[in-house]
This record gives sequence, structure tokens and C-alpha cells, in this order.
Amino acid sequence: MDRIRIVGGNELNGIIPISGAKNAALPLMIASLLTSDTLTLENVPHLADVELLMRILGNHGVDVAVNGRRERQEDSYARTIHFTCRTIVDTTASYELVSKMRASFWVIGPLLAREGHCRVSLPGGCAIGTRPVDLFLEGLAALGANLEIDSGYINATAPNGGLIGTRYTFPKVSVGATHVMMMAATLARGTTVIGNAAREPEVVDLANCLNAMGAKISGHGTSTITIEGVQSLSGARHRVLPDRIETGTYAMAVAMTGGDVVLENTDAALLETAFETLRRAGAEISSTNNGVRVRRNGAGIRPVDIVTDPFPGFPTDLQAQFMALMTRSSGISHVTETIFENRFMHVQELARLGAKISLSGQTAKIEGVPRLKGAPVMATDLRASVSLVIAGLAAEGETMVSRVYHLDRGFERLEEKLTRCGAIVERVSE
Ligand SMILES: CC(=O)N[C@H]1[C@@H](OP(=O)(O)OP(=O)(O)OC[C@H]2O[C@@H](n3ccc(=O)[nH]c3=O)[C@H](O)[C@@H]2O)O[C@H](CO)[C@@H](O)[C@@H]1O
Ligand SMILES: C=C(OP(=O)(O)O)C(=O)O
Repeated sequence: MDRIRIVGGNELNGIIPISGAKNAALPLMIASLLTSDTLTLENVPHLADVELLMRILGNHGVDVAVNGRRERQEDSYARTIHFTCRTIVDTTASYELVSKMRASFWVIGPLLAREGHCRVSLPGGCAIGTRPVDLFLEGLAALGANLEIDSGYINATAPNGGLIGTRYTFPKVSVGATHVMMMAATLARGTTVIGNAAREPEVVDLANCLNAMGAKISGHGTSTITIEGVQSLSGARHRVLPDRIETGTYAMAVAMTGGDVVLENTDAALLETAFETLRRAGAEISSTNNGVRVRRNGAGIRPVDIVTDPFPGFPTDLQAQFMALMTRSSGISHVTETIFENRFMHVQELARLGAKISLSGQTAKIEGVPRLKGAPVMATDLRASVSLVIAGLAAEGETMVSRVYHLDRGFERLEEKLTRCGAIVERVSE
């Protein structure tokens, strides 16, 4: 199993290209199930989750061609991938596959809308929380679906010739449930109005792509999304938006080590709250032609409190990275997690590097320390693992991060991107 070895202490200086967003690419790929034409996605990141979803979609009948070649023949980055689902050959999403990747549960929306029935395994919880699917089921039921749970699977049918437009307000903001209901409603009869919808940029990206495919969606980016159902969708060409979490992660890495880095192919507007927080912590952040410049020269890291929230609030997917940064601040800060009930697995690992963190309910109190010291640590989930890399970059000596398959789910070429900016980071394969 691969590990990442980091020798801390170097500043980061240079250019880091930002990849397409994992959390946009996944629902966009799933949207290919909605049409028999080809959906072409540009700027698709080369990540374990993307590769796995390609295989899962293949089981449903999606033909995947990478840059015009067959899947897996091309290993280049920022790929253009063609997804074509002439016919859906299997409407079952098995436990074996859904349990490997939560987002594959989202096929329930397109399969139901296009075929009128499907059988999809319940995804189950994961390290960061229980992650139930009640909101998905309520949203689909509002569209007229019959849903029953049978042996760990959801049997979903759309009686009366298909889904029917509806007004439905989510009791809680859910990114995934918004994606699914929006996709399902594109092919429903009549108009659907989703209240308390997620406003994340990835939801906007999906809506833009669906509109390019012929859907009639408006209001995306606000809490109320309106979808006028259409008979069928066509193919389209769409560019995956930049990964705001990767952008924020490297910004925090620079704030941690000091230095001067330009993050290319990204957009500061995607993460205003996180950047405002980083500025308060002492980083200088400015927009460039096609990216963001992040600097911290000389000034120390100031303590700042954060509370995670749905967009446009501080993203939960940057919480662990920010906590790593705060371990070196000049005072006491608090990090409150409101989205996932168990997203503090990194706390005990950061402590192994000398961080002083105490937990009380959903809030972590971080007492900044003057130095961290390298140690063996274990990645527990995707963002937790990169928080350990950030801490390792500032720690004295060697940090060895194990279980890096978590990291490979969401960070493309991390070692290469950091090494080019002066860090000592290498993958150790055994
Ligand atoms: C692939 C992807 O895009 N993943 C992102 C997506 O996950 P995901 O879409 O799974 O996250 P949600 O927005 O759905 O979850 C938000 C909260 O709602 C709860 N909930 C959700 C659905 C439901 O039916 N019932 C329910 O209670 C969840 O347990 C969680 O506590 O948004 C999260 C919140 O920004 C991010 O951290 C994830 O990186
Ligand atoms: C939690 C994440 O992903 P997922 O929803 O796929 O588990 C994430 O991207 O940080």
C-alpha cells in the first residue's frame, strides 16, 4: 500500500495547476445516463473516484471513450472524455459498487427518470458520518416515485408513465439530493420547483450542463431551482469547473509554509468565505488572469474561528485543512463542524505531530504551537489525509502518511504539484 513521505520545513514557491472538480465531475458523468447521445466532458480530473465511476457507469450501459480512445488507453491529465449511453442495459446499482463510492447512489435519479424503474443499493455511512438518504427519497417521492426498501436496496418505480413535476422544499440543504432531484426532474412531466436547494458551484455546473443538453432549469445558484420537464435530452460538450476544494487546500498549504504561489486555472470567486478567512489568518490573496495568487511572507499565522456551512459558507471539505493551519497559529482558535457529525478523525493524527487540540461536541479548540514534529500518521478520509500533508509540510523532519488511497480519491498528482513548488514530498510504494 502506498504511503506519502514528507520532509517539512520548505516554503512553497511557484505555480500549481488546479484540476477539474471531483465533486462536479461525478454528477456530470452521471448525467450522461439521461441521454442516448454523447455527453463530452472536458477538464475531467484523473482521480480514483472518477475511474471507479467510469466502471460503474459502464455497467449501466455507458460507453466511455477518453480523448477519442477507449477507456484506460490514455493516461494524460485534464482529459476530455466522451460518455454515450445509447441504451441502459442494467438498472441495478449493486451494493458491491455503491458501497465503494457514495456518489454512485446518485444514478437513482437518471435511471428512474429515463427507464421508469431501478434498483439501487443503499450506500451506508462512512468515516465522516452516517449520511442517510432520506432527503433523496422524499424528493423522488414528491416527483411521484414509489420507493420501497428491500434487502438493503431501494426499488424505485415511476408509475403512471413517468415522474411528475412538483413543488418540494428540502428540510435540510443536501448537495447530493439537489443533484438527484434536479436530474430526475429534467425528464418529468410538468414543472418542478425545488426549495432550500443547495447553492454549491457544483450544482450550478450540473445545471449549466443539463441546460446545454436541452433541459430547462433556472434559479440554480439560488435556494429555489425551477425545472420545466422536457421529453428528452440531447448530447452536449461541457467543461468541468475548477476544483475549489483543491484550490483552497493549496492556498492553506502556502499559508502554512509561507511563500508565494500562483494557483492556475481556477477562480477566487468560488471560495470567497474561505479566502476571507485565510486573509484574516495572515495570507495575502489576489486574483490573477486565470487563477489566484497566495502569499505569506514574514507575517505569522493568526488564530481565526470558523463554522462550516453550506455554500456560500465555509466548506466542510476545507475544515480539516484549516484546522491543520491553525495548529501553528499564534493563539487559540475554534473550528465548528455543522455538516457532518464525525468529521474530526484528523484531530488525533494531528496530535501525533504535536498539535494541541481538544474536542467538545462539534467544536474543536486549537491552541497554536510554535512547532510541529514529523511522525507516522494515518489518513482516515479524503480531506483529513490532505490536512496531514499540510501539517507535514510545516513539521520538522519526516512525516509518513499511510492509507493514501483516501488522498487519491480527490487530489490529482499531489506529490508532483507540491514538489514543483519546492516541497519534499514523495510517494513510497511497497
Ligand atoms: C461527491 C460530493 O459532491 N460530495 C460532497 C457532497 O456530499 P453529499 O452530497 O453527500 O453531502 P450532503 O450535502 O448531502 O450532506 C449534508 C448533510 O445532510 C445530511 N443528509 C444528506 C442527505 C440525506 O438524504 N439526508 C441527510 O441527512 C448528510 O448526512 C450531511 O449531514 O456535499 C458535502 C457537503 O458540502 C461535501 O462534504 C461532499 O464532499
Ligand atoms: C466527502 C467527500 O466526498 P464524498 O461525498 O464522495 O464522500 C469529499 O469530497 O470531501
